[in-house]
Amino acid sequence: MYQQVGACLKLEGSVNDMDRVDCVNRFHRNAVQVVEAQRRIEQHLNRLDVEEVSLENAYSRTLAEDIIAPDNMPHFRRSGMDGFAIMSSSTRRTSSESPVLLEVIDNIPCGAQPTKALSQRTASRIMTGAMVPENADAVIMLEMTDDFEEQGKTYISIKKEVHPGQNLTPIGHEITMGHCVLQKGIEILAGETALLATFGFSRVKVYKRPTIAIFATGSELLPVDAPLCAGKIRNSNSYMLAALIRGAGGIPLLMGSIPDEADQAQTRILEAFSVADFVITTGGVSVGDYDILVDIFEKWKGKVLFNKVAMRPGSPTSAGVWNDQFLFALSGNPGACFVGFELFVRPVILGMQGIQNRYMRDFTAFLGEDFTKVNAYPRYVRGKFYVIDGKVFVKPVGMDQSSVTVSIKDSDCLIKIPPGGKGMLQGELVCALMLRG
Ligand SMILES: Nc1nc2c(c(=O)[nH]1)N[C@H]1C(S)=C(S)[C@@H](COP(=O)(O)OP(=O)(O)OC[C@H]3O[C@@H](n4cnc5c(N)ncnc54)[C@H](O)[C@@H]3O)O[C@H]1N2
Ligand code: MOO
Ligand SMILES: [Mg+2]
Repeated sequence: MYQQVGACLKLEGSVNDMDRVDCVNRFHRNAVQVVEAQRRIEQHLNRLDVEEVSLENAYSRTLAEDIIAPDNMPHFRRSGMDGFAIMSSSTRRTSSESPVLLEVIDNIPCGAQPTKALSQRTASRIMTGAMVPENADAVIMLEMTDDFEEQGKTYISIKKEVHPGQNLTPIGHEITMGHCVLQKGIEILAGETALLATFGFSRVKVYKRPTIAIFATGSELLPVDAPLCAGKIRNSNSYMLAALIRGAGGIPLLMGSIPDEADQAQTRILEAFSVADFVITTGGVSVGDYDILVDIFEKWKGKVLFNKVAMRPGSPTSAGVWNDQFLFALSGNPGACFVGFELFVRPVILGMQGIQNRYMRDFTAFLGEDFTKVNAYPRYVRGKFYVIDGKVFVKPVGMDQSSVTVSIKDSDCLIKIPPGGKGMLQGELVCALMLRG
C-alpha cells in the first residue's frame, strides 16, 4: 500500500483519494496555542440529552434540572436531644436551691406524633429526632434532670433555667419549602444524594454520559494478554484512556489497535462515529513514515480544528470534527497522550455532561527544584504539590519525557513551565494545573 518517496509516503488507490505526496503539511504544521485549541474545540461542543436514572445510580452524574424543595427541612419541630419537652417559661427563676417539679405526661419516640398538650407543670419525655409537642418551646437533656415516682406518677426536677428554643430544631431550619436546593449542572455526590433522598426524589434527571471509541494505532502494539516479543509493546494507552474516560464520567469503548495502514484506520474510525459520540486515537500523529493519522487529517473531509499545538509533551496532537462529532488524535507517547487527554478531551467529556467547570483548576506555587530544560513551547510537567509552613510547592515527579509512562501515576498536577529562557529555578513562582484523577 505504501511507496517510499524520499522522506515521504504515497498511499495508493486509497478510499480517501490520497494519491498525492504532501510533505509540506506533514512537516510544516502550524502550532496553535493551547487556549486557542481549546477555543476551537468549544465551538463544536454540544451538551448531550437528558435521561432519568434511579437515585442509587445517580452518583457522579450531572443534574439536569433544578431541584426545588417540595417541603421544609425539617418539616416538623425536632428534638435535638434525648430529654424532656417543656415550656421554657416553667423553669423561670429555677435554681439548685429552688428546683421546679414537672409531671411527665407522655413518652414520644421518633416517628410518633405527640397528642398531649403541655402546661407549665408538665413535661413529655422525648427522644432525639422526635416531633416536639405543639406548645413546648424547649427540650432539656435527660442528664440535666432528676426523676422520681410518686403515687404512680413520674416527676422530673429541673435546677436550671431553660431558654426558649434550646435543643429544638425549628421547621425549615436547613431549607425552606420552595427554595432551590440543587442547581442544574452540579455533580451528584454524597451530600447531593442525601438531599435528593430527603426530598423524595427516587429518580433524577441527569445528562447522558458520552460514549467514546478508543483506537490505538501502531503495528508494534500487542494485546494486553499477549506475551512480549522483540520490538513489540503492549497497548497500554487504550487502557489508560479508558480509565481517564471513566474518571470523567464517560463510557469507553475499547476498539483495539489498528495497524499502520491509513485506509483501514480511516474506515474503522468513520464506522466508530455511528456507535460512539466521538473518537479518540492514540499514536501516529507525528512526522514518521507510519504516522497514519497525519495522512487521514490531510485528507479529512470534515473540519480540521488543529494539527499541532504549541506545547510539550504532545505537540503533534490533532483534532477534527466529522458531522459534529470529534476526532481527537492524541500522541502515542504515553506522557503526551495523558496530557493531551487532560487538556482537550476531559473538558469535552465534562462539557457534554453539562458541567460548567470543565477545565483544570490552576494555582500558583513555588517550584520545589530547578527545571532547566529549555523549551520552545510551554511545557506541562507531571508534578506533585505539597505544603510547607503554609506555602504551596510543586515538584516534578521524576522522569518527565513524553515516552515515559511510570511517572503518570505519581502526578497530581501539571506544572506549566513557560517557553524560552533557561527554564525555571527552585523558589520561583509557577502556575500549575490540578489533575482530577
Ligand atoms: N523526527 C521527528 N520525530 C518525532 C517528532 C518530530 O517532531 N520529529 N515528534 C516527537 C513527538 S514530540 C512526539 S509526541 C512523538 C509522537 O509520536 P506519535 O504520536 O506519532 O506516536 P507513535 O509514533 O505511534 O508512537 C510513539 C511512541 O509511543 C508508543 N505508543 C504508541 N501507541 C501506544 C500505545 N497504545 N500504548 C503504549 N505505547 C504506545 C510507540 O510504541 C512509540 O514508542 O513523536 C516524536 N517523534
Ligand atoms: O510533543 Mo512530544 O510529546 O514532546 O514527545
Ligand atoms: Mg510517530
